[in-house]
Amino acid sequence: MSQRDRSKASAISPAGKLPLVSVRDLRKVYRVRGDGRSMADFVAVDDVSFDIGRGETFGLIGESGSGKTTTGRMVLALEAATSGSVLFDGNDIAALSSLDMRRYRKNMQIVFQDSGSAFNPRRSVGSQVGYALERFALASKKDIRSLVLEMFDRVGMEPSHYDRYIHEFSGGQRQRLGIARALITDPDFIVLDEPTAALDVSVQAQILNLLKDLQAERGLTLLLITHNLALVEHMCDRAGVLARGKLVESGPVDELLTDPRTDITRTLVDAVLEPTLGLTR
Ligand SMILES: Nc1ncnc2c1ncn2[C@@H]1O[C@H](COP(=O)(O)OP(=O)(O)OP(=O)(O)O)[C@@H](O)[C@H]1O
Repeated sequence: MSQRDRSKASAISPAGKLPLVSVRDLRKVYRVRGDGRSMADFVAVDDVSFDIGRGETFGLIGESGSGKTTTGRMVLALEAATSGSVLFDGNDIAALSSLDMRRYRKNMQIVFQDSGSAFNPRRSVGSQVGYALERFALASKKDIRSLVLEMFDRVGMEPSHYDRYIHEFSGGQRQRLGIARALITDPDFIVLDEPTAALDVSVQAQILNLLKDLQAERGLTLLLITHNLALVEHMCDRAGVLARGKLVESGPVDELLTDPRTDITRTLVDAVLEPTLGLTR
């Protein structure tokens, strides 16, 4: 089996078990300005395939510009693929009716590197965490506050924080608020795009441990996008390595760490050999 075939085979679940998320030959081509004034095609994501089983955490790792975020955005239907498909629970998301797309949007969420920037600075954080309950008609107006406060409690925020504004919080608290907002619709699937990259090391560990606990409680399926293999080691069951848009290697995290098959993965492994986050597995 060639390196590419082996990578492809280990990224895909064993036959007979329906993954929650199935990415097949996903490709994104941008028209960019090339040499001189002419336009040229730039392949940002190049025929990427992987599966994420229910309750599993799949890591997508690679250097800056390797196509991680673009892949995540296509999985969330925030960006259209040039070709290939994303199946959620067996359904091609490109073929969903607008009603089913609404259900899909309720069922999948994203937590960004800087959750604070996704909050409106002029509205209370509590009302914004609860907004999706209103948008998807999941709770009556009178119940929203108490549901948000329950979620605040779960992510380690105080009731008195409800009426405050985003600039009043630290980086770690902003990530807790971002997580609260992502979880309020009780989704099955969350994309974590560098969720701790902007935090101090000790706060990183708290946020990652919170995410792990929430995953265990709720059976969440996670796609973790990061350039940091230490995070993948702590969080993920399997992972894929992206380089210049291609999935060059994938498999169980233990195997990637102990028996990397490409120089790209080896470089990522070497970068985390020194002790990092002080995390427990
Ligand atoms: N809208 C766009 N138009 C043209 N090129 C784009 C666009 N969006 C992304 N790219 C390019 O596609 C490539 C992949 O970008 P992407 O953001 O997916 O990488 P990444 O691995 O997430 O990087 P980082 O870790 O720095 O966020 C990059 O070369 C980027 O410049």
